[in-house]
Formats: sequence, C-alpha cells, structure tokens
Amino acid sequence: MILQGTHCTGAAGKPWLVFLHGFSGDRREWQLPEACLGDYPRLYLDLPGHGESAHVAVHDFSDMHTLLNRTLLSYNILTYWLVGYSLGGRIAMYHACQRPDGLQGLIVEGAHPGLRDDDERAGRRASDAHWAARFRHEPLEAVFADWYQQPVFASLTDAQRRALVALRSRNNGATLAAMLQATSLAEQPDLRAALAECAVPFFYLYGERDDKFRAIARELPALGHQISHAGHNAHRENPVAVAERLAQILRLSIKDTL
Ligand SMILES: C=C(O[C@H]1C=C[C@H](C(=O)CCC(=O)O)[C@@H](C(=O)O)[C@@H]1O)C(=O)O
Repeated sequence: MILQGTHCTGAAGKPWLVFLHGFSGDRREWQLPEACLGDYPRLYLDLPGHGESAHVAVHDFSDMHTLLNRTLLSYNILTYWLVGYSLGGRIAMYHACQRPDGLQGLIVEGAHPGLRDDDERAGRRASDAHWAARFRHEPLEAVFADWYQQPVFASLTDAQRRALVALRSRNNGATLAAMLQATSLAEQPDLRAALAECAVPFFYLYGERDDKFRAIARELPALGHQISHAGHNAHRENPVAVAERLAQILRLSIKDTL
C-alpha cells in the first residue's frame, strides 16, 4: 500500500519536491505557479484518509513515516525536499527527525512542533475526539462551517469560509476522522529538541495574519519567512508569494551545496 499522488517531471539533477497537504485538503490544493518551480521534479501526495488515498489508513506517526518512505521508494525518489502544510508539516517534521536517507531539506508552512504539557495533550486528545465524532456522524457542511470558525482561521473572510466549506465537504468523514485522531497533535511527540539537531536545512513559512504560527515560528530552529496577505493557509491565499519563497530557498540552499 502506498499513497496516491501526482508527479511532474523536472530538470535532470534537481532534487524532487514532495508536497504534503493539510487536514481535509488534497494534492490539488498546491496551485503554485509553474514558472517558479517548474524545473524541479515534483510529487504532490494525498495523505491517508484524503483524496485518492482515502482508502489508506495509518495508526500513528511512526506508521505514517513508514508509509511515506515506502511511497517515495515506489516513485524511485532518492533525493528530495519535503514541503508540508499544517498537518502535512507536522508529518514532514516528524519524518525529518528520523533522519531519512535522501532528505535534502525541510520546508514547513504553519505546523506545530508538538505539545510540551500532558494536560495540554489530554485537552487536545479530547478536542480531536469530539471533532472526529462530528466528522463521522454529522453532515460535513455543518462540521466544516464550525471547523473554520476556530481561532487559527480567524483571518478568513465569510466568502473564503464558504468556499472552503464547499471544497472540504467533498471528503469522506469517516476516513478524515480516523486520520485526525491517528495523527492528532496530542499523539505527536514534542519535536523541538530533535529539530534543533535536524541534519538538513529547515525553513518555516507562516502567514502574516496567522498570529498563532507566527509565534510558534519564533520558537523553532528554522529560518522563518512571513508570507504577506495570508492567514494560516498561506499557499492558498498567496500562492505566488509562497512559490517565489520556495524557489528562493531552493536556489540559495542548493547553490550552497554545489
Ligand atoms: C485548530 C487547530 O489545528 C487544526 C487546524 C489546522 C491543521 C490543519 O492541517 C488544517 C488545514 C486546513 O484546514 O487548512 C490541523 C492539523 O494540524 O491537523 C489541526 O487539527 C489549531 O489551532 O492548531
């Protein structure tokens, strides 16, 4: 079993860029201008429980790491950069902390490195169990209408919320719920110490209107980049700025290694 994805060819000698979307998204959400990244080979994956990987399930982060490794191998991807948004960023950070062969760099957008406090974990576990029960048993339109009222999405306009609710309601509620709990922030180790020892270049993008993750960026041993005119989902709200920043990061990092 591997994850389904879309792969795009690139210039010889360039590392693969592997994109991991956020909770309730899918591979298609990375609508980044081809002009910025087109000469890199790219793989856009659907995470377990999502898109064309809806039938794929994982039990925990270790299982997700093993599945990602198997998927990369099946695409014969031997050297790559990981680009992960939110849930995809947490999965990418966990993967990087296992020091996988072939990983050249880590770019994370608006993702949490892990909770420090057991009470916080217990609270998050209960909250994610509540959301999971709603995703399993209620109409997705009603659940996502409440989901996008969470503080992390405070910067969204009503029109942006309506568009996201319509888009995200095409998911399978039961498989979303399973992934939400299997890879809940409550189940993720606190990765801060391991990230500080991260053996590859580590970059962290955040939307200028995403107060929560702008603050988290300051705690991390990563080069932080603010994306203007954007909230939590920066690549959706300002794809040009995200693509240009990715291209700059790659250009400068790969030049340094030549
Ligand atoms: C509510 C919080 O966390 C949830 C929101 C963001 C994460 C995500 O992937 C959402 C993607 C989107 O809807 O655009 C999600 C996750 O990391 O799994 C969280 O469950 C919060 O305040 O951190």
